[in-house]
Amino acid sequence: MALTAVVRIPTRALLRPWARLRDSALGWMEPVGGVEVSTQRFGSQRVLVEPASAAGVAVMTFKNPPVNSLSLELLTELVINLEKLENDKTFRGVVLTSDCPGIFSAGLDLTEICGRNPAHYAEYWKAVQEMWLRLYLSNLMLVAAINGACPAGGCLMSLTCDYRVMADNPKYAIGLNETLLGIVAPFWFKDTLVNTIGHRASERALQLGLLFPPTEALQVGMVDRLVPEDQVQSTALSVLAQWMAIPDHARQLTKNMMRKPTADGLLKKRDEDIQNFVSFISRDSIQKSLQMYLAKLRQKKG
Ligand SMILES: CC/C=C\CC/C=C/CC(=O)SCCNC(=O)CCNC(=O)[C@H](O)C(C)(C)COP(=O)(O)OP(=O)(O)OC[C@H]1O[C@@H](n2cnc3c(N)ncnc32)[C@H](O)[C@@H]1OP(=O)(O)O
Repeated sequence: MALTAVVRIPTRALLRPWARLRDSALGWMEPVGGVEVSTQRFGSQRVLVEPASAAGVAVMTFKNPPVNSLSLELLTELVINLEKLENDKTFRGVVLTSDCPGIFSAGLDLTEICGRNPAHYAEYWKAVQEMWLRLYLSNLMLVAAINGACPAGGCLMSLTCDYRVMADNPKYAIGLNETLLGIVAPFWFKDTLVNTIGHRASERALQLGLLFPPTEALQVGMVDRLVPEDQVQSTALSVLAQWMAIPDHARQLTKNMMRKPTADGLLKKRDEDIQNFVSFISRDSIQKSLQMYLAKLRQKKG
C-alpha cells in the first residue's frame, strides 16, 4: 500500500483549543470562604458539564443533535471541558452521557471525512487522536453511561472510560463497525478494544464489524453492566461513588501503568498516523464507499 501523500498538519486548532472557541463557562468557579469550588452548570454549546449532587463528580452530556456525531466542534469542546475538569482539583470523577434520545454517539462525523480536502482530514484526525489520548490517559475516573446506539467512534469513546453502563434495550448496539463502511479501524482503536475484550474476540469483532446488542456486549466484556434505560445515569453515578473510595494517587498511577504503553504507541507516531489516515481517506475508492454509506443513511427516511 503506497502511503505517499504529504500534507501540512495544522497545529493551531487543537494545541490551543482555548484560543479557538469562545469560552462559555458561566460561573465556572465561585470563591467560597477563600476556597474555589465549582457549583454551577458550565460547559459549551455541544458539551454540557454539570456538577452531580455527590461531591467531586461531574456529568458531561453530549448535545450534538441529531446523532451526536463527533464533529470537529464537538471534539474540540470535549477536550476543552475535560481539561477544565482535570485542572479543577475539586473533581475526581466524570460520567459521560448523551442528550440525544436513543443515541450515545454515531461515531466520527462522516461529513468531516467525506468530500473535504487533505488539510481538513489532517486537522480532523488530529482532533480525533487528541480526544482519544486525553480520555484514555485521563487522571479522572470516567464512567460511560451509554444510553443509546454506540457505533464506531462512539464505541471508541466509551472504551476509553474506566467502566461502561449500558441501557438494556435490544434496539441499541455497540461496536467498532468500521469494516462495514469499507474502512479500517486504526491500530489504536484496535489496541483499545483488545485491552478491553481480548485478542480473539477483537479479531472477530473488527473483521466482521460487529455491532453487539447489549446482552452480547456484556457477555464479550465490551460493557460492564446493563440496566433499565431510566437507570443508566444513576447507576453510573453509584459506580463512581464506589470508585471514589480508592485513594486517587494509587489508582491514577495504576491506571497510567496499565494504559501508558498503549497510548505511547500513538504518541510515538502521531504525525505518521495522520499522514496514513489522510492518504487512506483521500482515495477515490474509500470516498465512494463513504458516500454510498452516507446516502444509505439518508435514504432510510425517504
Ligand atoms: C486509516 C484509518 C482510516 C479510517 C478510520 C476512520 C474511522 C472511523 C470511525 C467512525 O466512527 S466512522 C462513523 C461510523 N458510524 C456509523 O456507522 C453510524 C452511522 N449511523 C447510524 O447507524 C444511525 O444514524 C444511528 C444508529 C446512529 C441512529 O439511527 P437513527 O436514529 O435512525 O438516525 P438516522 O440514521 O436517521 O440519522 C439521522 C441523521 O444523522 C446522519 N448521521 C448518522 N450518523 C452519522 C455520522 N456518523 N456522521 C454524520 N452524519 C450521520 C444521518 O445521515 C441522518 O442525516 P439526515 O440528513 O438524513 O437527517
